[in-house]
Amino acid sequence: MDNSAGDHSAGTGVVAAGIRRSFGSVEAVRRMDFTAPAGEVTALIGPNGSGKTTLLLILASLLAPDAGSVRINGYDPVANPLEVRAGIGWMPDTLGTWGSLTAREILVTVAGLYGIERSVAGVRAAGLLETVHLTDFADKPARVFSRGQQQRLSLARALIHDPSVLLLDEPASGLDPGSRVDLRALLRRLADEGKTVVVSSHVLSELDEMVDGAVFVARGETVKTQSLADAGAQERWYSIRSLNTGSLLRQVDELRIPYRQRGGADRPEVQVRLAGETAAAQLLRSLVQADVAVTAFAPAGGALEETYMSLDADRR
Ligand SMILES: Nc1ncnc2c1ncn2[C@@H]1O[C@H](COP(=O)(O)OP(=O)(O)OP(=O)(O)O)[C@@H](O)[C@H]1O
Repeated sequence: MDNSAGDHSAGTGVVAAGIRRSFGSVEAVRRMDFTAPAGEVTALIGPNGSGKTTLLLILASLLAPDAGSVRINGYDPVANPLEVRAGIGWMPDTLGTWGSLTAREILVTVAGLYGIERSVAGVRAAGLLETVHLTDFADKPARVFSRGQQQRLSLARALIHDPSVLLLDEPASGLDPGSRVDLRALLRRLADEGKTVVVSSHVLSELDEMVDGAVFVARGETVKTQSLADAGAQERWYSIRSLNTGSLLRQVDELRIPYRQRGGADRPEVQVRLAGETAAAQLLRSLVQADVAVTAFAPAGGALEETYMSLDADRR
């Protein structure tokens, strides 16, 4: 098979294997494998300096790997950078832009670089400014934009040529809560339309509600790949509150379920370690049957956070 021949319409997503990249003596990416299927939102998660931005730059064809193979909708970014760039929307963690141009001018100019006709570009720019709630700022120069407004303009810029693959580096950073909710909904919609969405972030609780799968990296290596369906089934802490903590503790003890106590005297909380959602449902049923007055029962943290912390614990 000729791997250099790709097809944007097929939308086969992103596949990277055995990626390595050093900067002098710094091995930014030592061994990373990464897959993001079309029609899904895939998170790239890892601590500061773990190599996320370096990997995203490689996927975006902006940096060549020292070793390994990358396919974006079937195209190799090193051999076919033009085809790859035509199909990719790239949102860097900070927007480098022309401060004296207005938001609308920036979008129309970038559209021109992608060969989009001016009249079409104007319509697309207006639509995207509306999508990211910047219509009121459309004709203001980018240099007066706040960090969050810049992020939203950067997102609109990444979408101007209707790419089939979106690579977003920390897109929620600097966004206010309302804009974060909008971003989540937008990325979900784009994935549902069949696009491949890759998002790196530190805000794990937000990713939980948005992503279909996650790739965890640390020290330049892929350490785990997880689908959100797996995440729900994993062993994790659940937090329980009751009108009578004493009877809750007696019941948990009787069932021989490992637990720990959290919260202060005024808001006591019992956390139990459970094998997954089925075990959680069973425990809740037995507590109610035993007349324990349960007022709250939920996972103690997000599924991705749980995985992240367990990987972090393994490292120590
Ligand atoms: N151009 C460069 N020259 C030298 N070292 C670099 C360069 N780019 C990245 N690095 C180093 O490579 C490592 C990985 O950096 P990278 O920016 O990919 O991490 P990251 O996971 O995106 O981090 P963060 O979460 O802080 O954004 C870091 O140790 C960084 O200092």
